[in-house]
Parts: sequence; C-alpha cells; structure tokens
Amino acid sequence: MQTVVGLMSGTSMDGIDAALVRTDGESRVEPLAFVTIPYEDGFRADLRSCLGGKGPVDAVEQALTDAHADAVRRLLAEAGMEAAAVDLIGFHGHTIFHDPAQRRTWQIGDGARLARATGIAVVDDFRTADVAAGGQGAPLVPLFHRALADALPRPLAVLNIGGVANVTWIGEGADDVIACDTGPGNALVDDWVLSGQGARYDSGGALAAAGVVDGNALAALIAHPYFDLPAPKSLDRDAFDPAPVRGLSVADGAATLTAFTAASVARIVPHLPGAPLRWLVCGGGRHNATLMGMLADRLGVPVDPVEAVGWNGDALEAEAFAYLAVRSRKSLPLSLPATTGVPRPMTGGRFHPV
Ligand SMILES: Nc1ncnc2c1ncn2[C@@H]1O[C@H](COP(=O)(O)OP(=O)(O)OP(=O)(O)O)[C@@H](O)[C@H]1O
Ligand SMILES: CC(=O)N[C@H]1[C@@H]2OC[C@@H](O2)[C@@H](O)[C@@H]1O[C@H](C)C(=O)O
Repeated sequence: MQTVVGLMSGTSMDGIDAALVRTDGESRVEPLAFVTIPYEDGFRADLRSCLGGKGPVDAVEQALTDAHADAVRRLLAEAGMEAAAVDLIGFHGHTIFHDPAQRRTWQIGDGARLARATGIAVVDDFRTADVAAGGQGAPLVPLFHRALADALPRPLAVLNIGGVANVTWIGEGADDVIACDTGPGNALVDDWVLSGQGARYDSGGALAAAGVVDGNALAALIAHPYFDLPAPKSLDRDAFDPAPVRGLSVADGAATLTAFTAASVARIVPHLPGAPLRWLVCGGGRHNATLMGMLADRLGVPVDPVEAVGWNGDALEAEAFAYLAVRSRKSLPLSLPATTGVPRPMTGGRFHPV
C-alpha cells in the first residue's frame, strides 16, 4: 500500500479537488482526506482563455501548477501529515483540448515543477499514451470505479456528472467494464446561468424546476450524431452547441438543458450489454435535485448519489488519479479496449522524481 495524493482540475473549472488515499492501485483503496480549493474568479477566466489550446498557456500553466502545490499543502495540513510520508502524487492537470480523432489531448500542468514545489514524486500526463495508441484517452476513472464496486450487485452504472458526464458500466465478470462520456454534464447549464443570471450554476436545480422543457429544442439537441455512437467515446467540454435554447427564458433554457443531460444519459442504455439495476451518481450534478429527478424518470431504476454506498461523490475523481498514479508506477493498465477503445490494455502516465 502506498500513501498517495490525487489531484483533479475538472472541466467545470470550479477548483482543484485533492484527495489523500492509501492504495495498492489494485483492489485496495482507503480514503484518508479530501479538500476542494476553489479557483478565484480571475484565475477561472485565465483558465477559460486557454480552452482550445490556441493561445499562449505557459503563464497559466505555471500558476495552475503552483495552485496545485498549494492544494497539496492544504490537504496534508488537513490530514496532519508531512510531505515526507507521501509516496506519490497523481496530477491530472487541466484539459484544454481533447480530440482523439486527431490523436491529441492536452492537459496543462507541469509535473516536474509540482515535484520540486512539494518534494513528492509526481505522475502526470495520464491520457497521452492512450490517445497515441488510438484510444479515446477518456474516461480513465472506470478501473477505479470497478475496484470500489467489487461487492455491489451488477450490472451497475456509476455516473459522473461534472462539466461533461461519463458512465462506467460494470457487469458480472471481472473484466466486464464498459465506459464512455454520455454527453453534457453541467457545463451547458453552467454557461447558460452564467450568461443569464451571472450565477456559477443552477443551485439545487431550482431554476430548471421553475422552467418548462421546450420539446423542440430538446429534440434538436438530442439529434446530435454523438448519441448514436456506441461506447467507447469521449467529448471535449464544448462539444455541444446550445443554439436550440437561444431565445428561451432563463428558466426554460435551464430546464431544457438539464433535460438534455438526462436524456443523453438515457440514450446510452441501448448501447450497453444489459440495463443497469441501479445508477450511482457522483460529481457536482448529483446536487441538482431537478436533474436527479429527471434521471430517475428516464432510467426507471434507482438513481442514488454514491454516498448511498459510502463513497464521497466529490472526491472520487481525485481519488482515481491517486489510484491511477500507483498503477502507472506498477505498469498496470489505466484503460482497456472497452473503456477507451484503445487496441489493448494500456498503461500510461509520465513520472517525475523529486
Ligand atoms: N448545489 C449544487 N446544485 C446544483 N449543481 C451543483 C451544485 N454543486 C455543484 N453543482 C454542479 O457541479 C459542477 C461541478 O461538478 P464537478 O466538480 O463534479 O465537475 P468537474 O469535476 O469540474 O467536471 P468533470 O467531471 O467534467 O471533469 C458545478 O459546475 C455545478 O454545475
Ligand atoms: C479529456 C478529459 O479531461 N475528460 C474528462 C472530462 O470530465 C469528465 C469526462 O470529461 C471524462 O471523460 C474525463 O474525466 C474523468 C475524470 C475520466 O477521465 O474518467
């Protein structure tokens, strides 16, 4: 067992999730501590300006790395642990571009700088090897979900609703794992309420609950060809054009975009080998009661936050990158043909010693 920090800067750009776990990178995972460090509004705007990867990123990358070093210090203070007691950091960085068809995925974040700043060895660049080999490079959490779900009834779906939404389907057999990005998570709704109300997100889904879903707009959104593709498949944050909701009231637009997320999750079910008995939901979207209600209506089986089985739905992604960092050091696969479409089980990550 190793003591490992996992760091995730998600597509929502809300901040850094930092988790401390003890894990063997295989079947054992013991969460020890977790903190979220929100980005300041100015930095969030800097990060947004990097999306697409077309402009200069060096200054933002350095600031992002230094913010992660600070997050590690705060996590260790919270846990009452010295850096010397930590074996490794798994550093996801921030995705500014992702297009597996071009075999390009780009997470900014400087692992060598983070190792120097913290005195802890770092694994970063988790997605490049998978994409270079022809995989989607995402999602990478499925093997971690499988390790956690070992004793739960199957088929089981674990759904992460962040900026983008992704699902892990876990079947009966040990290697029965299928994964993909299902479609939008919260990003479209976040952008909509930001421009309509200046709010960062639709808290609790209250705005969507006050609106009416526009059936024509929803039909136009869900007609996107992405939803006809089987898994594995992955998305960039801004893959969907919200043009169909333009002109709707803020509440109706929020209701329609929220229904779009729920409908896109339901569209994955026919592509799965068996309908899940239950959906466990992690990521910030589980706090949106309107979205959770729409999911339960469309999926027709229990839809629960992952806390129902004792997991921390805010921490899972960060914990996953701690787990994957250990797998990288052991040269174990981070992805499988059925999770990213990579031709063979694939390890990955780049090591930066202290
Ligand atoms: N109380 C809440 N009510 C409604 N939505 C919420 C609430 N809290 C968080 N969210 C949503 O969750 C989002 C953040 O989710 P999360 O932190 O899981 O995303 P992420 O990790 O950045 O994204 P990804 O998983 O795509 O990388 C917010 O942007 C917001 O839309
Ligand atoms: C390219 C990229 O960074 N993708 C993220 C994003 O956020 C959610 C979804 O899209 C998922 O595919 C992935 O993150 C999670 C942690 C993953 O790789 O499993």
